[in-house]
Amino acid sequence: MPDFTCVLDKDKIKKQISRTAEIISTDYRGRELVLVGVLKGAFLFLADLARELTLERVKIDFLQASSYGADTVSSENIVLKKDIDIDIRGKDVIVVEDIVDTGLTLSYLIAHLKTFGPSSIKVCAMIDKKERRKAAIHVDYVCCSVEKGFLVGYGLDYAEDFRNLPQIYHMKL
Ligand SMILES: O=P(O)(O)OC[C@H]1O[C@H](OP(=O)(O)OP(=O)(O)O)[C@H](O)[C@@H]1O
Ligand code: HPA
Ligand SMILES: [Mg+2]
Repeated sequence: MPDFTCVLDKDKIKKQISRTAEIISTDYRGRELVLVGVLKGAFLFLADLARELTLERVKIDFLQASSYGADTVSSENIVLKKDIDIDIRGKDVIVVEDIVDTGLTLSYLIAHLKTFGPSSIKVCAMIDKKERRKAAIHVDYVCCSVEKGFLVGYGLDYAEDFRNLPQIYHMKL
């Protein structure tokens, strides 16, 4: 078992998600919102965030993008493995990510989603980690900022393991 140190416990995760959901609910009050989750990492975060929103009309879709594989550094080659199903033309979209690290995944995905003609695209991330940022990405809604390190748990994997952990850990490499 690798060496893990907890950086975000269950209470902190819950509290930060509630706070973020409240802000999003205020910002999108009276509007129809499409949440686009980025698989696989965002599956738990999107599920928890969506349930805290107090908006009447929320649509949910997913796409899947991969660039890390079994490594702890980005291959910088973003592969789109699944595209969205919902027509987002003229819609307000929030892309939901587990983590923004280099920013390369989001930079690719935002350019891709813009080709469908949404009326707005914003970004919501469970974790904003700027240490390795390579693409200038503005994260509109950040639940938690973590300075550095490779993280696992709450959707985040190392070689597909540890996504199911209910808390977020720093993994010693
Ligand atoms: O900002 P970046 O450096 O691009 O990193 C962020 C992306 O990397 C991870 O995906 P990954 O490629 O590991 O796929 P996964 O979600 O299936 O684990 C993570 O879930 C984000 O989508
Ligand atoms: O710190 C991380 N952990 C897991 N997956 C990731 N993808 C980008 N950064 C990370
Ligand atoms: Mg991964």
